[in-house]
Parts: sequence; structure tokens; C-alpha cells
Amino acid sequence: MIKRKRLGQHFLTSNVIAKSISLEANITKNDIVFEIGTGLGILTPLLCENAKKVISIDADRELYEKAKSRFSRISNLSLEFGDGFKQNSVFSIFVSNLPYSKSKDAIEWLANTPFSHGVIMVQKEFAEKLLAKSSKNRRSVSIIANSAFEIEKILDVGKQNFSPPPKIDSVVLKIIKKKSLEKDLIHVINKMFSYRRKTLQNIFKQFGKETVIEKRLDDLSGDEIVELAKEILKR
Ligand SMILES: C[S@@+](CC[C@H](N)C(=O)[O-])C[C@H]1O[C@@H](n2cnc3c(N)ncnc32)[C@H](O)[C@@H]1O
Repeated sequence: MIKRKRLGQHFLTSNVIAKSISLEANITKNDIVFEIGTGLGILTPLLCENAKKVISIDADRELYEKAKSRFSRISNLSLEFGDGFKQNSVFSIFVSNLPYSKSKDAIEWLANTPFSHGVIMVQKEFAEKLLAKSSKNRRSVSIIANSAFEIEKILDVGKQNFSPPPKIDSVVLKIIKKKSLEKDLIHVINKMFSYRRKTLQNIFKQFGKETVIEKRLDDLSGDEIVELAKEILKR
């Protein structure tokens, strides 16, 4: 039970939704697909249908072993055991029904990793942060995600489509990589948001830097915030 919670193990039970996710991923014979969280494997064989290769990893050894015996005949599937966010696999498409507690880490990791596009399932509240239009509802992860990806909402997924059901509904998002963000830049954006209520003059001071800008983060567009973060890093 503890492991289940820690690893965010709510398994998708709807084959229809799994099929939609795999179709949305637009996989071709040139693609290497990386899936974090094999789970019980509802998505994995679907991803293999059109891919050159699928690498699917789970941090739960039991699930990894089960998938190994269940999918032993799929020749373009490489199953791995471990932490997917610590892998250096090269891939073109990312697909994951993300463990919820890892959503922010996953976005930061993806923002820093080269790939073409992906389909991810996240908790509804987290999706709302990524898709937030008003600056009040933005978080640092919204700025990081929108700078790195085009984000499109694909599907609402009710909690009844999982076993065991989570407390909150989910959303499937398509993310198309626009550019990669350096880890240092991500760190500075996060730190700037920890001083969110301060003026930029004061935020710059926290980094030992100076600016004449008196606005606050909520007065700026995402692009402007990223540019200021770059300025902080530069000087
Ligand atoms: C929400 S479940 C999704 C499982 C399956 N893809 C599905 O749709 O039913 C998340 C899965 O990610 C695995 N997991 C959690 N943290 C992980 C990590 N850091 N690296 C790899 N897998 C992880 C869990 O063990 C679990 O199987």
C-alpha cells in the first residue's frame, strides 16, 4: 500500500482511453518511444504497434518482472527497471500516465531533455496550472512548461477509469517540444517564483543582481519572465 502511494500506482482500466493516448502520440516506424511507468501495461503493447522501438520503465520491480513475462514476445520492446527520470535514453516520443507526485519533476526533466513530442496524463489541477491563462493561476512550472512546449488538452479522464481510483480526475495533454531549457535556467525560474510577491528589483537582489524594473512576476508574460531569468544567469 505504501509503495502504491509513493509510486502513484493508479492503473488505467479503459482500453478506449489507452487507444486514444497511443493514437495521439502519432507514432511512426522511425520513432523511439519512451514510456515512464509500465504499470500493468495497458499502454505498452499499443505503443509498440507502430514504433521502431519502445523503452518502457517502471520503478516497481514486481511490475517490471510481470511485464517481462507478459510481453516477452514483443520484439521491439525494451523493458527496464528503475527511475525513469534518471535515465539517459534517447527517444523521439514520450508517453506517460505520470505518477502524480512526480508531475512537476517530470515537466522539468522533459523541459531539459531533447525529444519531439509527447502525450502525458496528469491530475486535473496540475493540468489547469499548465494551461492557466491568468497570471494569478500560474506557477513556476507553468512558465517552464509553456516555454519548453506547445501544450494542448486532449481528453478529460474521470477517476473511475483507474484502479484503485485516485481522489481527483485526470487530463490527457499533448506536449510538443519547442525548445530545451537548461537546468540552471529552470532553477532560477523556480527561485524567482519563491519571491513571487516581491518586486523584480527585490527579486534581483536575492540573486545579488540589480534591475530598474519595479513590476512583479504577475505583471509579466511567461516569455518576459524567462528572459529576466536568463539575464540573472548571464550577469
Ligand atoms: C499512474 S501509474 C500508470 C501505469 C500505467 N502506465 C497505466 O497507465 O496504467 C504510474 C506508474 O509509474 C511507476 N513509477 C512511479 N515512479 C516512477 C519512476 N520514477 N520511474 C519509473 N516508473 C515509475 C509506478 O510504479 C506505476 O506503475
